[in-house]
Amino acid sequence: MSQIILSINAGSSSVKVSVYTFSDSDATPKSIASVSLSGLTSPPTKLTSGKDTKTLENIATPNEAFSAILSHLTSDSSLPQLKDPSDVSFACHRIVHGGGYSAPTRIDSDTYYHLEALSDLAPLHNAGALEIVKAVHAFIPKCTNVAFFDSAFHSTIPEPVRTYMIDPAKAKKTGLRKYGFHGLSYAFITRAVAAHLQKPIEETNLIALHLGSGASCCAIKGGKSIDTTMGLTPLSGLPGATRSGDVDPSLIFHFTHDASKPSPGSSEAMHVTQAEMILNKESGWKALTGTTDFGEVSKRAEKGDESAKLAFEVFVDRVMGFVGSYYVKLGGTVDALVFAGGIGEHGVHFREEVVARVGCLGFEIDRGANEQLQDGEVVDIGKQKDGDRRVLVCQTDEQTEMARQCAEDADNLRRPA
Ligand SMILES: Nc1ncnc2c1ncn2[C@@H]1O[C@H](COP(=O)(O)OP(=O)(O)O)[C@@H](O)[C@H]1O
Ligand SMILES: CC(=O)OP(=O)(O)O
Ligand SMILES: [Mg+2]
Repeated sequence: MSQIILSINAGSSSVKVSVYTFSDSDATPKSIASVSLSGLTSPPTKLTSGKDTKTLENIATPNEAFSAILSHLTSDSSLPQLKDPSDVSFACHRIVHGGGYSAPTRIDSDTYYHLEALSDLAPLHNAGALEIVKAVHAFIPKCTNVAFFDSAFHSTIPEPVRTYMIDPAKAKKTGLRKYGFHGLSYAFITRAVAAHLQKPIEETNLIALHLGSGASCCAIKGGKSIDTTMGLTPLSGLPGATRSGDVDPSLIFHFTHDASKPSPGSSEAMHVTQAEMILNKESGWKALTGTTDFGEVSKRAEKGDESAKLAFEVFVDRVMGFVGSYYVKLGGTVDALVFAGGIGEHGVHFREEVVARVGCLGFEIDRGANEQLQDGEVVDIGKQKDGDRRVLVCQTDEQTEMARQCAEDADNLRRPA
């Protein structure tokens, strides 16, 4: 019998929901609809479904966003498989911080409280997703909720790489170590690129870049993460739209003397300090240029705007540094450098600049292929079309990755622990 999966990706300012069907005889999920709701933090909110976009009033919380998306989906006459919320069998939730969890986990009341406790480590990233778990429980009480963790893919990072040089007793008690994120995207990239290269996943070595409003780099050896740039939270490593990325940890105390005080946006349920707010929400290329849109930064930089040129160059510099570092960590055996995420998939000039800077490692761009991307999940944009040191663009998709993992393990996930 055909079953329905809702894959839910709750970001800080948007909620994306994709709908899939799968059956016992065919466990490969088929995408049948995709809806996103953006502008949660800067109204008006817009609901986009296929090529249509409409403006919605009075939507400010993830709960309201999910309710609007669900009523849009159930009233869509071109979607007869989903007429009523009770048609949904599984709701997959992207949870950014999964602490020690290394696999998808059915959410029952015990796991829910555990996830809430984890949110203390990443309040800016987990709180929205948890609100949606509650909303699904209220609107679709019979469906199975499954948590997919962005940190799970990185559970293979070796101890010396994930350890911070701080008091080990304190680190262990409080869970202070590198976790890493964007793991659903890296799992998708690893599988799709290995298939493109026609190599077994276990023999595939990659330097993968997930560059969106949050950006990270991952060293993948034999299909497994051996290092990534984000750490205890998604703040470290590369800068992002509003995130500083790596800075000297003492910088914040020079920036503000109130670093440890609660930020004005803090609430009973979400404790966020001024330091976290400044480095996560008021930094990045937004701080340098005033825009969160890297496409805009890139355009302005090409026209000679000084602050945009600087932001563009800072980002290229940081990416180049990690590519070099991960090339060494992979012992120079690298099948491909992979670009993904909004900037990786659309930033033509950015890709060209990065590849030029790491040219000494043997990567070389094919300008025509880079400017006119061919259709496909994974495409070559390097001069090298076989062998190693290829340069690829991968259209990554976190919702599809959750649906794939869910369908593959549906029987186990359905069963209460
Ligand atoms: N043509 C472009 N050149 C460079 N960056 C782009 C381009 N188009 C979109 N982007 C950037 O992609 C980013 C969003 O990436 P995405 O992975 O979709 O975001 P999120 O991290 O919110 O999921 C934005 O910063 C956007 O500006
Ligand atoms: C983990 C993370 O930074 O996610 P996003 O890029 O979606 O903000
Ligand atoms: Mg993203």
